[in-house]
Amino acid sequence: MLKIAVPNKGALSEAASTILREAGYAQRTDSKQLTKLDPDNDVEFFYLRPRDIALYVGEGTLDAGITGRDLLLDSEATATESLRLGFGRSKFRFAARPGTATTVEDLAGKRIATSYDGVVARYLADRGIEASVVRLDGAVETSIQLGVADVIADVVETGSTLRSAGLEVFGEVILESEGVMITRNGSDPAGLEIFTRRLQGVLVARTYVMMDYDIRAERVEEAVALTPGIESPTVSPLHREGWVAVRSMVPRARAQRVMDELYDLGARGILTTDIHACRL
Ligand SMILES: Nc1ncnc2c1ncn2[C@@H]1O[C@H](COP(=O)(O)OP(=O)(O)OP(=O)(O)O)[C@@H](O)[C@H]1O
Ligand SMILES: O=P(O)(O)OC[C@H]1O[C@H](OP(=O)(O)OP(=O)(O)O)[C@H](O)[C@@H]1O
Ligand SMILES: [Mg+2]
Repeated sequence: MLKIAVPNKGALSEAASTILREAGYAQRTDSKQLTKLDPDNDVEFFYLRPRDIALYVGEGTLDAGITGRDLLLDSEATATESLRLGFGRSKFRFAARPGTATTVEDLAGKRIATSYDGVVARYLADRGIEASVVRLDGAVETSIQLGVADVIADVVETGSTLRSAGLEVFGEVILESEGVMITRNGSDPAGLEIFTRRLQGVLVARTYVMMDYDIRAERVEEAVALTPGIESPTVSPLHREGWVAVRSMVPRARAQRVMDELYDLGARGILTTDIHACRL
């Protein structure tokens, strides 16, 4: 039985359960549930604090998990990022009141509040900057107003939390984070490959649409150049003389533009449909 860790709350929790559900796994129906058994797929899910997930996976207690890249790096657990999941994107950055600091060198001698003390300490050590790190559990933005810190290092998505605290980012982006699947270094438990392939299938299905169209045979090469697909487009004869039907996967973000260009080439009956799952 494969044992998988899933965030029980916070920014990654819902998106993690959604991708697992789309991959065909049973997920809890009540946010108070601590575990969920999926006997059909031989998997058990454990709903844990996102911060603790890398530890369980690194220790080998659980086979894999979904967490944030920033939390994985902060934990220094012996777990590896094995798949980027594309949700929960954020940047980890320094911020302060305007006028406090403009570059990372200005961090010298400052008090830096953060929930990610591992990431911050390593960042400072790599650059030989001496500063004190104040470890807080959350709501880090308020620490400056309360006089506990001069600078914060925290997760920024839209920036609205920083703005409402009157803070501005400075320096380079410390790290870019997103939800990731993690596994234990060097371990390959039975069933993990299928689990990974299912998640990859959902990611591809989310990124692509299926496009079908009819086009005159003499223009098919130009059309196929617009829709090369992943392997190769399928070209089938049509009953109508001199025409063919083409079927190909197209990146969702480009679909409307590709449809316009195909139409200009003379393609007709251009249809796009969602892909729900795939194995490439
Ligand atoms: N606003 C956000 N947008 C995107 N990702 C976020 C955001 N806030 C947090 N994250 C990401 O979510 C992960 C865990 O943070 P989250 O806030 O969910 O956990 P937590 O702080 O332990 O829980 P909670 O905030 O519920 O107490 C991290 O990987 C972080 O980068
Ligand atoms: O840039 P924004 O879109 O404003 O999002 C970033 C905020 O979201 C998270 O806070 P969360 O709600 O998880 O509270 P926490 O700090 O107590 O964890 C994070 O810690 C930031 O405070
Ligand atoms: Mg949080």
